[in-house]
Amino acid sequence: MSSLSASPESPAAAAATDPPYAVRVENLSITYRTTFERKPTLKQALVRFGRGQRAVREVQAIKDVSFDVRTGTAMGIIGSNGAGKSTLMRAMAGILPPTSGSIEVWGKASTLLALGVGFNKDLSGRENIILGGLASGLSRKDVEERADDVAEWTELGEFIDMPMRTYSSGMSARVGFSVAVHMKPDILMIDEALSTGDAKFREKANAKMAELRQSARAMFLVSHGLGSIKEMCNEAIWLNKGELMMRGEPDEVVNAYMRFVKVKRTAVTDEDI
Ligand SMILES: Nc1ncnc2c1ncn2[C@@H]1O[C@H](COP(=O)(O)OP(=O)(O)OP(=O)(O)O)[C@@H](O)[C@H]1O
Repeated sequence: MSSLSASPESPAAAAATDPPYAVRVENLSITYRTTFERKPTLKQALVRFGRGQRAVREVQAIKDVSFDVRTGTAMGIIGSNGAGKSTLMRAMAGILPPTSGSIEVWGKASTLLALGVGFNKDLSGRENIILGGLASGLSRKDVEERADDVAEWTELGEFIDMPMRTYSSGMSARVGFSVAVHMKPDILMIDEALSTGDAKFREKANAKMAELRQSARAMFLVSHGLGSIKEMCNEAIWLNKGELMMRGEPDEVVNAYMRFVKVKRTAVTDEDI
């Protein structure tokens, strides 16, 4: 188990009692702090000889969210743009530290999300596969053994040895997805993988995910494709502006979210959806 904050339970205790959990998130809040140069008015610029003013913008992306995920769960995460879905995934993958609260993860999470977080675009797909494997904690020997299979699975042909900056976003997603699913993670995290690749690749990705659901301890799927959430997941959570609105059966949660979006669309503006 890896814990991203002070945790009451030690890994040894967790192993001894073999808890049925894959992930436990408690009172999690994440705030981004971005400093930027405020654009001065002409008068201010003249007074300060053109120097801008540093300003700080805080975005509370996750607000006091708690949930636990039992072993064997395929959890869909839904919500509007900016709801906090990717932030939550990054935090569970250990890429982002909690601002407050805690996350406990039993096992190894796949830290490469489908849209290629962590890729070096100047390196080829194959080189990124090797780096991705090492970053996931595999030994050099394991990575070398698996790299060719992972590369072949992408079906990118000779593109696999070209720099990734020459790839389309769908091609990058294939590499990210292939790495994520081949590194045998205990916790599989897929962010929007299904809406990227083309129809044929999507079918292959779906089959792979169904296979991995059997072996992984848990799976998380972030998608705007509500059909995929219903099809692939046995539970879902809905985030809205960083808050956990609902958790339950995918059908129920998707329907509640769709009702909410519809009401909002007529009552307020499209920006809130
Ligand atoms: N690196 C960052 N720095 C500052 N703010 C950020 C950063 N990443 C995300 N945010 C902000 O945090 C909030 C949540 O963003 P997040 O990407 O988690 O949402 P999302 O639900 O995944 O959205 P989408 O469906 O559009 O991918 C948004 O308000 C966003 O502007």
